[in-house]
Amino acid sequence: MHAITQSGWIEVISGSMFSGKTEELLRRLRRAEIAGQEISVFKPQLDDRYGETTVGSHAGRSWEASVVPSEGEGVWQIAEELNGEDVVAIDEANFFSAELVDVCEALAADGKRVVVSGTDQTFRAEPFEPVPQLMALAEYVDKLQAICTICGEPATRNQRLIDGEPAHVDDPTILVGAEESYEARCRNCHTLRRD
Ligand SMILES: Nc1ncnc2c1ncn2[C@@H]1O[C@H](COP(=O)(O)OP(=O)(O)O)[C@@H](O)[C@H]1O
Ligand SMILES: Cc1cn([C@H]2C[C@H](O)[C@@H](COP(=O)(O)O)O2)c(=O)[nH]c1=O
Ligand SMILES: [Zn+2]
Repeated sequence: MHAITQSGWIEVISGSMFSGKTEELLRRLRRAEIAGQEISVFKPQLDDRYGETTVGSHAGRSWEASVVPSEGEGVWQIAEELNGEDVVAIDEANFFSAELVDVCEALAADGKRVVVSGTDQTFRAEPFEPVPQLMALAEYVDKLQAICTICGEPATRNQRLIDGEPAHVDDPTILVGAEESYEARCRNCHTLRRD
């Protein structure tokens, strides 16, 4: 996928929830493993859906990961924990603070292949930093679509549902969850409460 060069690079896998970001990340890691490359996988402390130390997809596949702080200087733990690995994978990038951008840039400058996965929009359909910033800086970006749960068209948005009703625009940005709180929706079917 990448010409052999001295430098590393950043790959971002983004899109709505349920679009297959984690499955795609795990597919790339399996291929890197077959190629005999050393891999380190990281996830933020905030995301506790699949147990402490695994990156898991909605379809049930998983990979062992190190759990690192999601904010401030603690994010540099990703770089500090490395021991000569070729490939660094980071899942749920949307839960990290802006420091993740500097960490990914430093790793790529140090010759690493950095594979980052995270949703690019909040439930308000606004940019979910730092993912959009990483998409701008990356060498490779894949934006995946799920299937809209209402109309069956490609879904680019994250519908948050609280007790089955659309979330309010003023609700907090962070709410860890899956099917119980979120649906994949297209632009036309995505809604927000504003009353
Ligand atoms: N609305 C949907 N559209 C597409 N896939 C869905 C949907 N709801 C559940 N899935 C399941 O989710 C899987 C993708 O899971 P995952 O890789 O964890 O997605 P992401 O990391 O993007 O949230 C699909 O292969 C499918 O089995
Ligand atoms: C839209 C949105 C999502 N989240 C949370 C919900 C999940 O825990 C993750 C996304 O997981 P996935 O692997 O992409 O399925 O992010 C949030 O906290 N706030 C939001 O607005
Ligand atoms: Zn739709």
